[in-house]
Amino acid sequence: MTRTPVTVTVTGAAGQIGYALLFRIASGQLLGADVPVKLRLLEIPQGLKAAEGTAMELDDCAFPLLQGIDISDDPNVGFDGANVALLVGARPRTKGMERGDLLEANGGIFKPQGKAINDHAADDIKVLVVGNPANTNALIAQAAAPDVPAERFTAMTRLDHNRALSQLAKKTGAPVSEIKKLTIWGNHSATQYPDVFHAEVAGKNAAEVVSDEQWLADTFIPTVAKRGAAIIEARGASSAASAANAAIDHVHTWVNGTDADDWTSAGVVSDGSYGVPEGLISSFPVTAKNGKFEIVQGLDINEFSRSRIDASVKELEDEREAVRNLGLI
Ligand SMILES: NC(=O)C1=CN([C@@H]2O[C@H](COP(=O)(O)OP(=O)(O)OC[C@H]3O[C@@H](n4cnc5c(N)ncnc54)[C@H](O)[C@@H]3O)[C@@H](O)[C@H]2O)C=CC1
Ligand SMILES: O=C([O-])CC(=O)C(=O)O
Repeated sequence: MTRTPVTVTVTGAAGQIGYALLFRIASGQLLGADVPVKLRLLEIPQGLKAAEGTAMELDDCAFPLLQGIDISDDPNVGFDGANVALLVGARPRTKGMERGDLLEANGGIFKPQGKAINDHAADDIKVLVVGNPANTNALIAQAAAPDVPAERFTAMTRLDHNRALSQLAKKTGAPVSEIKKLTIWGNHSATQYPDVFHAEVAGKNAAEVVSDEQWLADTFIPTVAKRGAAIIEARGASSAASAANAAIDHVHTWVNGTDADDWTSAGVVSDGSYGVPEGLISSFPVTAKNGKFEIVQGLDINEFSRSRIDASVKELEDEREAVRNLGLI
């Protein structure tokens, strides 16, 4: 193997998503079956021992592509030379915590991590934020990394996208592979808007195939938007394998591109498209080419969609205002 290894940093490596993610990265599913990887696991001190255990298991898999594992609790070490950073570790909301407290606690994680990425990551660094609230955590990290192009910071809405694909496939009876051009707009939260108006089912307009606005409003949208809570209710723990799978999909698409007849969804820095204020990290329909996401332009937004996009974007603006008032950006 002659290719230079790609360094992938995973934060929250000892958590449940980390455990579902690391083995897939090491096996080549993140970047490709011919791309050697070096893993850097970043944890807090209490998580280091468990991360070491995971590293032992990674060793025991004898993955041919895995060229080394480093473990650290220091972001300056953990992001050193990173080409890809998956920011999974975050402070979960605990009892009695207000949204402002949650944003502040996560600011204490994502601001120093953004600075460490700014100072130590490789020039081609690509960042995916998974830890919630993902969009605003990504904004905090991005603001702390002025030397890194803003577009390299993204937030994960691919799980929402995949959930929407699956729900639409069930409703229409079409296989997932026949569904194209779905979009998740806005925040990775209950206000997100899964949009089928430009989607296609086996080449036909999805909204026309479904032809049931009530199902869209009362079943499809809430099922997708509240799926995370439904998984927690059923499993007693939040989505882990499906979240790891979506993180793999997001980065794989970013690096390897989208198909010519399709797009995907990702939280990316707004350039003002579709009335989303510039600088917010909001989910959009995106294509990927040559290692860059681009927002799909020129879609007609009907009234049904407009009010839902605006509501989710308003929530993102409120979050931005809150972290600005806390001095986090
Ligand atoms: N964007 C999305 O679609 C989804 C996001 N999530 C979010 O992903 C995050 C992780 O979820 P799980 O793995 O299930 O949680 P978990 O609690 O099992 O693991 C989190 C890990 O992060 C570590 N950690 C905390 N602070 C850290 C820091 N400053 N640096 C490095 N590591 C740190 C913890 O020690 C822990 O091992 C949560 O915020 C969750 O809400 C989960 C599912 C989907
Ligand atoms: O709600 C959570 O904590 C997990 C999450 O983001 C999801 O499953 O979409």
